[in-house]
Amino acid sequence: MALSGVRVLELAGLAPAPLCGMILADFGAQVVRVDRTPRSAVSTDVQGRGKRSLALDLKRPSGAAALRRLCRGTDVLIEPFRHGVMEKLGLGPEVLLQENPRLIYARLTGFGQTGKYARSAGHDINYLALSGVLSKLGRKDENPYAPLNLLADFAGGGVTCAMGIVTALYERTKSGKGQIIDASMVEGIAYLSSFLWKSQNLGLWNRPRGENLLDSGAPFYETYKTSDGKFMAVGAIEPQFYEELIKGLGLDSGKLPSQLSFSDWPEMKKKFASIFAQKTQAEWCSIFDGTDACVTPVLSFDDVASHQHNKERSSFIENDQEEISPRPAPLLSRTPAVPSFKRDPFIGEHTEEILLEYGFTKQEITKLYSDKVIEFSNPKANL
Ligand SMILES: C[C@H](CCC[C@@H](C)[C@H]1CC[C@H]2[C@@H]3[C@H](O)C[C@@H]4C[C@H](O)CC[C@]4(C)[C@H]3C[C@H](O)[C@]12C)C(=O)SCCNC(=O)CCNC(=O)[C@H](O)C(C)(C)COP(=O)(O)OP(=O)(O)OC[C@H]1O[C@@H](n2cnc3c(N)ncnc32)[C@H](O)[C@@H]1OP(=O)(O)O
Repeated sequence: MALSGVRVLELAGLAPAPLCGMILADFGAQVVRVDRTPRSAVSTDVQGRGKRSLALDLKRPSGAAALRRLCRGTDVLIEPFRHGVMEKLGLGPEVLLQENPRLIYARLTGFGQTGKYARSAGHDINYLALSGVLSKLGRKDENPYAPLNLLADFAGGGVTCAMGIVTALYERTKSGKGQIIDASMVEGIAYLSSFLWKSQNLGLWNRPRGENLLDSGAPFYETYKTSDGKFMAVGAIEPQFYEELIKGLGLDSGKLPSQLSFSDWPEMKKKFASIFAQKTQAEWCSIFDGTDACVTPVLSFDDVASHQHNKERSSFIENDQEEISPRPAPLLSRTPAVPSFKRDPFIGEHTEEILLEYGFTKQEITKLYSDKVIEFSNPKANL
């Protein structure tokens, strides 16, 4: 796999850092999740695929010293705390990079390492708000609306940080040097929205929220309810595709206002909605599948893996526990990701084997254990 041989330490965090670690593990890196001890409960990390768990108390000097030692033998550290936490533990980048100049120290936070909010708590919706992007999301006359925690946590956070890590790993092949990655989710999501900034001059966003081309203003870029309570997604932007949409709906374009007549959009939406409401989702699929009308079913999580297209590409996978989840993307032709099919690790499940691998002796491990700095988990006890 593309990242085989790359050693990663991921300090356990909430949603974004676990995704970042899972992406690296899916593409072959050896990812160790450093969990807290004493173990409060089961792990809340549902993105532990392909990782192993080491339970280590970083608040104890010998625990922090153990992490320093682990960092001397690793390529990447993913750190998900707000600014100042690692410094307080004596584990800031100056210390760790001095001990291992090849280390890539990835700091994945909401607000970044500097600036007014650097030490403030926050979550996806706050980062999205500060990036400016949240102001663009939502329907007409409604409050801005965050699409789950997909944008800041995962796109602007986990994925962007993974890109930073892979870029730094590549650069290190030339310089031999590591570096610090300051991955702010506010900036990650702002960067992802470059298209919105750059397309302002095209007049795409001149109207209030929810009245523009791609923000649910246009009748041809919308979702519509079907007679069985499901939905169809319509994305017929280009005139030739719009024409196919009109045909599939049984309308005559000669008798309709022009596609880009903004003032007619609300009425056209009502017309399309009443037509879509007359057939089931399956009936609309049989009309639109195989056309260029850009009309697709809105699939539920129950239906998505068995949809013919997704099945043909094996886009979803099932692990040993019969849990279905998306296959890693993108597909690399020679060295594709090979996701683990095993269950996620229990906290502390691999503590001993990891420490041995990183050069700790049995005696050192016993001492850390008796001092309650590390913890082991017996998988059978968790079943
Ligand atoms: C919208 C999302 C958030 C979604 C989260 C949900 C997925 C989950 C939230 C609640 C979960 C549920 C809940 O737990 C109850 C159930 C539990 C059950 O087990 C499972 C089911 C549950 C229903 C469970 C289900 C789900 O998991 C939940 C629903 C986001 O936006 S996530 C993005 C958040 N932002 C960031 O990551 C940006 C950077 N980080 C931060 O800004 C802060 O970390 C944050 C997130 C604000 C949290 O602040 P906090 O004060 O808590 O932490 P920090 O200031 O960063 O400091 C960390 C402290 O911990 C110490 N520490 C760390 N590691 C260790 C260690 N190994 N040993 C010892 N100590 C450690 C560290 O030293 C810091 O200590 P101090 O505070 O003393 O300095």
